[in-house]
Amino acid sequence: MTTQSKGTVPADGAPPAVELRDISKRFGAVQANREVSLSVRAGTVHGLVGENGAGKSTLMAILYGYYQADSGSIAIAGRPVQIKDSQQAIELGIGMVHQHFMLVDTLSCLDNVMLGAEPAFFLNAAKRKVRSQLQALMAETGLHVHLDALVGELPVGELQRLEILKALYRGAKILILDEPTAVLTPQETLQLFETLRRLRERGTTILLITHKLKEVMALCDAVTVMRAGQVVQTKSITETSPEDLAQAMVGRKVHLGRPEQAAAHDAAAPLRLRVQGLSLTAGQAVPLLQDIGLQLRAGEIVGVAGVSGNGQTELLEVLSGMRAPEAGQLELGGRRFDAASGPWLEPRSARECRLAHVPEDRHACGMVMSFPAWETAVLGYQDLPLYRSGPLGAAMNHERMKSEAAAMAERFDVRPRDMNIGSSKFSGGNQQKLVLAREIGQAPTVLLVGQPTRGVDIGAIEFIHQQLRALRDAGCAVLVVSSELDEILALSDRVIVMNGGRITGELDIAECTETRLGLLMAATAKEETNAAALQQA
Ligand SMILES: Nc1ncnc2c1ncn2[C@@H]1O[C@H](COP(=O)(O)OP(=O)(O)OP(=O)(O)O)[C@@H](O)[C@H]1O
Repeated sequence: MTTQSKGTVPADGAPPAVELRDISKRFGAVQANREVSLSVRAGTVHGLVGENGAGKSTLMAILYGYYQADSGSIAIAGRPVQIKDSQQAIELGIGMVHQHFMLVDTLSCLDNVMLGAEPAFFLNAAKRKVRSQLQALMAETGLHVHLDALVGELPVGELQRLEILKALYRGAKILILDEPTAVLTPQETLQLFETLRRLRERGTTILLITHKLKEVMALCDAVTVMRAGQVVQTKSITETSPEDLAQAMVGRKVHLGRPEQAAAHDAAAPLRLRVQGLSLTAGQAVPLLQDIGLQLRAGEIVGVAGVSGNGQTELLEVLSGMRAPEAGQLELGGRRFDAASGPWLEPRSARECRLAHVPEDRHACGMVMSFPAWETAVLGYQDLPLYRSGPLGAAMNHERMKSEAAAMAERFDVRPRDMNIGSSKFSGGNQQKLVLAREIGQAPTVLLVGQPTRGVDIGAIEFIHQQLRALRDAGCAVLVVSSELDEILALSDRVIVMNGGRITGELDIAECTETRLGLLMAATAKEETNAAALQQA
């Protein structure tokens, strides 16, 4: 297969499963897609990569009938079609699994599949029929879900399997997945890949939007790179490499590893944050946090490694004042908080202590989607003198807020720059840059960051890592929680590992290898065995 300048892969006789030709789409001043052509062979996995805001989601939303293209044409299996809405897309055998699931929490998995697809979904006979069809589909594809469980009680990996199952049940032969691994643990990711390979074997065509180039190399047959709304290249996977893709996406070489010049570690640097005996049970049978002790010093980045769901989220919540523990003491910014004897830290007092927090879930906790971007850019900091005006600072200074937001957008390359646009209209990566810009902006002495680069493109990952290092070099203590081991290794000066709500190990970066971290991440009852293995690793 040869390199294509446009988005076409040579035909092998059969018509392509999907053929998009010269698709253009504009939102106001933003040209989201510009004469995009893309051809996807049936029964293959086709990757779609590109910087945040490159136009990938828009293109797939057009294929799924969610948006109408301003111009251009679509053919499915060689037949020209008009896709006016997602119902029509489903009828054409197109299914889409969004980044944010479209499920009803209070219904069972079975009811969620039937909702909207089966007119008689409330009848027992219909339920029996659908259940047996789903069971057959699960056996065939390996997509196991608990059909009677309530959606609200299931982990994200299972919800994603349910979404795929739902699409297949409705007859999807073409499956669009928008950043499916962004919310998955490494184990769930492996499981998903197994499933996708099985689906490809049974002839399903898969379109995969992702920022993770390793995943593209592991799974895809071909990959298209988009930049600024246009297709830059489409190549067979055997003709490309992560470096080639990175360069095509960003238009320059990208360095993602650890800088060769590591920061000098100063064990005597001032202490910025100390916690001891931190425990959180919150009525659960198994404690969420158990006797956590941790210190953060000025000028260091401490990485928290671990399989998601082992207390990292709760640790950030407790340290940022979003949640009070049942036991523990915290020293921060010259103040002391004791869970047993007084009120715990609150987000407002955390900011007074110059602790900033970039939450893991930016949609739920980092921004208000219905607010314009300039409001998101000051959220939580609106009471700073900087943002007040009038006698005793009684009024909010909107002009100042807008000009600061514009400066943040410029500094963090948030695209588009127009901060009057609604926060929800920005692509995921640009939303993340905006939240980071806000939190870093007030020169914190402690920064807590959850999943700093989730959903962020590689150019922006490089930029965000540089920003976090610069903050560290300016004397800030940074705590980074990330489910990406590569990220932990690239950023941290010291790594702590969490498992089952406890800290199971701590390593200086010089002692860190993936094997050692992996052993500590698995360390529970077998700690002694693991400790012995660790000596040899
Ligand atoms: N409904 C909308 N209204 C206005 N602008 C929009 C809308 N949807 C997308 N955009 C803009 O169109 C451009 C392309 O966005 P799109 O979400 O397609 O990018 P993407 O490549 O999927 O990005 P990411 O990787 O961050 O998800 C961006 O500049 C975005 O802000």
